[in-house]
Amino acid sequence: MLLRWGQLNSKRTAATSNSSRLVEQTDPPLREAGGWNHRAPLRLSRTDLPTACKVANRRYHPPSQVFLRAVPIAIAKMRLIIRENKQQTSLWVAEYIVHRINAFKPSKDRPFVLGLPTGSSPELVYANLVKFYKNGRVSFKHVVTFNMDEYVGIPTSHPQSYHSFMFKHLFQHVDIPPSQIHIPSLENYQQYDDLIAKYGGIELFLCGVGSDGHIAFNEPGSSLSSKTRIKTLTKETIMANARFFDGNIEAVPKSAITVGVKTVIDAREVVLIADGRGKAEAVRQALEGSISHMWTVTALQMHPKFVMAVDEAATEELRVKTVKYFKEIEGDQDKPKAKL
Ligand SMILES: N[C@@H]1[C@@H](O)[C@H](O)[C@@H](COP(=O)(O)O)O[C@@H]1O
Repeated sequence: MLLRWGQLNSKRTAATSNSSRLVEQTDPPLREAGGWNHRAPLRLSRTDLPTACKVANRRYHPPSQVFLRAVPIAIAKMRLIIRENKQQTSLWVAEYIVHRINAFKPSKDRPFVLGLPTGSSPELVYANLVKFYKNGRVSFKHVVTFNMDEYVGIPTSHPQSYHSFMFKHLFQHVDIPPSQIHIPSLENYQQYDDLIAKYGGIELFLCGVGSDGHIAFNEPGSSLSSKTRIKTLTKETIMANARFFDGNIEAVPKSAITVGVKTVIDAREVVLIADGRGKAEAVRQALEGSISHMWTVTALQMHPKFVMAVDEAATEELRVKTVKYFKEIEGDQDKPKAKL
């Protein structure tokens, strides 16, 4: 059921009156409200529901409890941030994450839930986050993380496991309590999406992208409504990742556990970082291509809050018109804070 939130004549309208909201009924299943804030799924009481149904011209079926999910559509937008090189792009993304965490004012009861990738794309972002933590600009004490993927077939202690990567580049240098770190594994992957939901969903999902347009390990052909599961890797991905295994294709695991495309889209914000000529076609597909499961990154076009941060080289396949348009939009916001 889709409703304009503003159409609902309810006290809650005042609480969310800053923007009109698209309200989607998600009943069944009935879900726990614990930890949700006003930007997350919203619970309507039984007394609200008949009005909601009337406005939506839908028949009212009294349930025991109904939850409505509110998405702020008035602020829906896609951003393309272009910086000269990888260093500057990574700095922008790290600044943005720090800004988002601090603006959220996370606490023990209301942590900031952050989705994280591995790969060469986010390495410098993590280096900057560590620097900002050491300078006292950000704390990860009330941040809960969910990594997007992990290889199957190598132990977590393997130097190329995503587990090792995350500790080496971020976790061991910051104040995040180990209990707040989540990395998919054979043991937890079937409950992974439920666990994310228990924390109220992911506030910001940072992503990289493969040169064939895959996000996490959602290889071409993956369902755009997929959730966390085991995937067989494509030859291209195995070859691309052989560089982390001394160029030995045989040493690269052939499958991985990955969050689904839907797991990523369900985050309240997605920030994608890409650099270099090798990502230019994926960036083009993400921005100018049609939504297709053959380029899973294109699913992000449907996201109400999607930011792509790329370097100049990664824009090489985009139309001049597209680059100009986004540069103009971002150029309007000259103040450093507004740029965030
Ligand atoms: N599963 C990872 C992705 O999460 C990552 O985005 C992609 C690109 O990696 P890189 O940033 O090293 O180019 O590679 C792997 O397949």
